[in-house]
Amino acid sequence: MFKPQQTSQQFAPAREDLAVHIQHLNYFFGAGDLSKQVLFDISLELPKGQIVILTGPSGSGKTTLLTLAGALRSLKDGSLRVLGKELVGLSDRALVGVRRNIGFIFQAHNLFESLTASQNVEMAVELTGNFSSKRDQAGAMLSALGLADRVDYKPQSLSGGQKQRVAIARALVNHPKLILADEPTAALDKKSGRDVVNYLHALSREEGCTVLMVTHDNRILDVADRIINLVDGRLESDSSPNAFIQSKQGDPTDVSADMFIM
Ligand SMILES: Nc1ncnc2c1ncn2[C@@H]1O[C@H](COP(=O)(O)OP(=O)(O)OP(=O)(O)O)[C@@H](O)[C@H]1O
Repeated sequence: MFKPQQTSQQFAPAREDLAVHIQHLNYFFGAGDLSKQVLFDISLELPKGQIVILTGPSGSGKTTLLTLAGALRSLKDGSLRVLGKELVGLSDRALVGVRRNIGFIFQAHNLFESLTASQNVEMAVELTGNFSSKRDQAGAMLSALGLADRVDYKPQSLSGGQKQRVAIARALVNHPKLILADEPTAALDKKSGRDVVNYLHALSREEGCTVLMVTHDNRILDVADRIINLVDGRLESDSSPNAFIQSKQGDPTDVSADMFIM
């Protein structure tokens, strides 16, 4: 039985240029005899302003890695610095504080059904204390995502793709320095999906925002600066979109290769 332990390993010092800095990270679900390791010795540097796509087969650990970077789980083994803060060993309360600086775009959009699109986004603005400008900020973000004429609609009157875009507006309205996205375009048609990634691209270029995104959507690979491939909980490759696609096309045994032909 493997026992996760607090490590005395020395890690590289904090770096200003990195939004996320992961060193020798291991992660286990469960405890004791039922403990199952799902991430193995992950080391990864995400510089500020980069868009990084995380891909890999089902069950390879992508969502787990994303939730760890999002301070949504506590962890003990290795080093994981997010926006300058070491998450390993942090209390639950301190993890909540880190989360406030991160924009989450996850598949379950969790909108409040009794509130309009604008009010759902305004709730996020309220967390920053900007009450007087919340309606304007929400309206501007919804407009940027093509929902100017839907600001006063409730979720039940919106399509699945429109609801997803409201959730994205809520994640982005406070201009977070780090955005974590799990299949953000899965529920969107081609144009809406492209609008969303173009917007993320503009945010990263104009505001230096870092984006870590899990996706299987081959239509948006071109937006990435890097593609990281996770297999069985291990980093298998870290390459440019073109190099990644070529490596997949060159491997006739890789069933995922077809997905990545653009
Ligand atoms: N809460 C949990 N408890 C126990 N095991 C879990 C839990 N969540 C995920 N796992 C296991 O951890 C492994 C990694 O899961 P994860 O969801 O991170 O993979 P993934 O690459 O995101 O998969 P997918 O592409 O299907 O979403 C899988 O074997 C999964 O069964």
